[in-house]
Amino acid sequence: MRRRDEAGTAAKAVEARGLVKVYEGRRDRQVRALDGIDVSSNQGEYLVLLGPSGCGKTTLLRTIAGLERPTEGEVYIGGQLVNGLPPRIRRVAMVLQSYALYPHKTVHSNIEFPLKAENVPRHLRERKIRWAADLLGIPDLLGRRPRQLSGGERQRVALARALVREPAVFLLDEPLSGLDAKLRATTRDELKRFQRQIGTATIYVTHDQEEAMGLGDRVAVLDAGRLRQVGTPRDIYDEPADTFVATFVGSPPMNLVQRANRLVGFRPEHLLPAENVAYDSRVTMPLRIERIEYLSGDRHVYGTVTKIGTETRVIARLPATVVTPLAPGETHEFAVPGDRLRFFDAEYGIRTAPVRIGG
Ligand SMILES: Nc1ncnc2c1ncn2[C@@H]1O[C@H](COP(=O)(O)OP(=O)(O)OP(=O)(O)O)[C@@H](O)[C@H]1O
Repeated sequence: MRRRDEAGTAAKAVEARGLVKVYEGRRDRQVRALDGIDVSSNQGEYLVLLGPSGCGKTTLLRTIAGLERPTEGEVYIGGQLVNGLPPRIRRVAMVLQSYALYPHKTVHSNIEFPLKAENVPRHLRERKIRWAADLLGIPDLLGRRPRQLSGGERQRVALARALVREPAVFLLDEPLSGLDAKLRATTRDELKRFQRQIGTATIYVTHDQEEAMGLGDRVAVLDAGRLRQVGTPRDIYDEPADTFVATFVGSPPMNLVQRANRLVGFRPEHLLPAENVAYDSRVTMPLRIERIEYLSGDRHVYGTVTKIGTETRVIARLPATVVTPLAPGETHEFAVPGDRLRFFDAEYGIRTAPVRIGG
């Protein structure tokens, strides 16, 4: 292994530089799954890779793990170049969508398996299994087989099996996707606490933006093999780098209205009846109301805005504290606080400097 010289700075847990991965498809059709990715994760950090299906998340994780060979670019783990090194000596532990536990082995034997493969002596194996089982709250399950476990318990066993190898990095590929909504929420919380406790750098793949925003110290948004933005959940939400990020993150997504060569963006929760927005900073626009939905106490108002740009369908999300009476068919004056407007280049979708809009 070659250690990269980087005077004065602590080595990143993982660093990908200029990663390109081209899959050779049938009839010479190539898929450029990774198209020049530069991303790094810090020691102890929870980095989430977020993007739509097929954007290259799994390929990136597999390339870091050493399960795929990059077409171009380098992977460093703990500051060491690992290109060409097999997965088992990269000190990464990957937990997949399907937990892939051995069905005929007990939980104990499942967790023990990687230690046996590395010829760890028996007394040390036992100590590590105990430690991991205690940490994940599964010491009572050691005698069971996978089919006697719930989805959440299986997931913890898979984590315990990854943990006993004491990896430098955890790579988790949609580990919660097999769980129902309620269990996902509690397991998500457990995962985060567990990661804080052991302090191991974790890279977590998901296409679920809520999961990404809830779990990530930082979120890396991918689209079509490219990295669109890396930042804290707050940055990603409040300061999206382009229209892809602006509309992929947030539900309902950011509204975008074309005005000359710009797109003016504003989040649904910032578009409110004008009387609820401080007078001196607001940009007003008439909203022709088409439909109103009541969701968890909020009102989602669907309609069309005019005046600030091209006539566009938008969504406003009104909290229960906004009591203005509204009805479909009416046109009402709405407004957005001026500092909540975001501007993008209409052709390329890239964020631009603010433009003054009267109103
Ligand atoms: N072994 C392979 N051979 C050819 N093409 C592949 C191979 N693996 C992945 N791809 C293609 O590469 C692209 C990226 O796939 P990848 O699995 O990394 O996406 P993803 O973001 O993880 O998607 P998902 O969320 O659906 O799992 C897709 O277009 C996919 O069809």
